[in-house]
Amino acid sequence: MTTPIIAPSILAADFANIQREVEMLNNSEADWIHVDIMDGIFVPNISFGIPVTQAIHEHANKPLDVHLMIEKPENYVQAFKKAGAEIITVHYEACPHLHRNIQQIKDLGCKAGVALNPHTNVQLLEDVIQDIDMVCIMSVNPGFGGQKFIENTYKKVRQLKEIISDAGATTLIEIDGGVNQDNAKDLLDAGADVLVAGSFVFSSEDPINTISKLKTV
Ligand SMILES: O=C(CO)[C@H](O)[C@H](O)COP(=O)(O)O
Ligand SMILES: [Co+2]
Repeated sequence: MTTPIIAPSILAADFANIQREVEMLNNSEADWIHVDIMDGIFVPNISFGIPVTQAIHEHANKPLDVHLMIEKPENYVQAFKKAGAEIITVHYEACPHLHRNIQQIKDLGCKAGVALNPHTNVQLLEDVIQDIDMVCIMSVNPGFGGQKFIENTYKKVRQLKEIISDAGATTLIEIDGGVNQDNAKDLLDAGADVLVAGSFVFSSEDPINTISKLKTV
């Protein structure tokens, strides 16, 4: 087990003080900042979009890991790259032409991720696993922060780890939703590389310390 990449989700931050929240993450052991984009169509909630991502980027000294929970992501990836995204993740369920979407993201010079809803089998990524930098396994149904972790995630992580190693690929496994101190170690033992944590970090009394604890769990 190697040291995990920790990506706090800004969705759970205080939006009225976004600069202060980003500066807090700059001063923490967070590796990336996870930016959740929701369109109200692919998921039943709207978060924020390109100008807010740009504002986060202007204050951040860490890579932005942009999670697009939107339909037709191909229409927006260029704008998110321009707004500062380094990693762009699209949903398998939103992409009938997934291979093309992945190439588009990579051609822009970004790392490409694919997210899977809780009901989507990891085997569906076998034919693109060599092409992607990261798989984001959703451990809640996308659309809201603060939901309960789905236990079936561990099985998916183990299955995906095997697919990645059989392919000789270096794809990272990210876990997104309901991550906390109680499930982090088991997720890393199962093969996860990146932990996204929103409410667990931002609703804690000392977010910097909470991030450090996740980093060394
Ligand atoms: O993509 C997401 C929701 O769709 C968020 O990244 C995720 O929910 C993280 O928040 P929390 O740690 O509060 O569950
Ligand atoms: Co997310």
